[in-house]
Amino acid sequence: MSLPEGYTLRRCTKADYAGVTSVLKVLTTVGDVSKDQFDQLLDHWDSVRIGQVPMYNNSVIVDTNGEVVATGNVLIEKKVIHQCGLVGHIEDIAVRQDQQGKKLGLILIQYLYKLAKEYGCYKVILDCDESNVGFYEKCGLKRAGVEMKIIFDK
Ligand SMILES: CC(=O)SCCNC(=O)CCNC(=O)[C@H](O)C(C)(C)COP(=O)(O)OP(=O)(O)OC[C@H]1O[C@@H](n2cnc3c(N)ncnc32)[C@H](O)[C@@H]1OP(=O)(O)O
Repeated sequence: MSLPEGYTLRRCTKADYAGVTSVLKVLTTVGDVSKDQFDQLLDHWDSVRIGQVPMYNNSVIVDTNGEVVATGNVLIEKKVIHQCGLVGHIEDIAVRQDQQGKKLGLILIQYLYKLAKEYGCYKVILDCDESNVGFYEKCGLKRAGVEMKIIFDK
């Protein structure tokens, strides 16, 4: 599976502010994130490492006009179990509405798997809505466990 001609897949940069904050709106509420806040977040993502491994790996697919059309992250966690093993958490996957159905989501997920493998993760996990189970099964994932949550009042 390859990207459409002229599209690229790379690590997110500060220049992706408008695109990333816009594309994520297909997923959930983004809020009024300023350019300064985004830049500080990128500095944080770029600085946190487990040895040589970047903990945050927010990635983007960019179209022929340089516009962000998809975004997603694999967050690397170092655990005690599995001999202090690394686990990848896939988070915040979003494909721009008019670009859905072109396999961009699948290509992005496969790229995040590749990163996680290269960084030495023994597995990758994620939480999703029931409506997305079919998509993640197409990406090779299998149902495991139950997602639970508690939301705290501000
Ligand atoms: C961990 C998380 O972040 S969960 C949140 C996921 N994100 C969202 O829900 C945001 C809104 N949705 C989206 O951004 C997109 O629709 C995504 C990410 C779910 C899918 O991305 P797309 O680029 O549209 O999917 P893509 O074209 O790669 O589809 C790959 C395969 O999955 C199938 N598929 C896509 N979405 C779904 C779905 N919701 N249910 C079942 N199958 C699906 C496609 O038909 C395709 O199957 P095929 O290979 O047999 O043709």
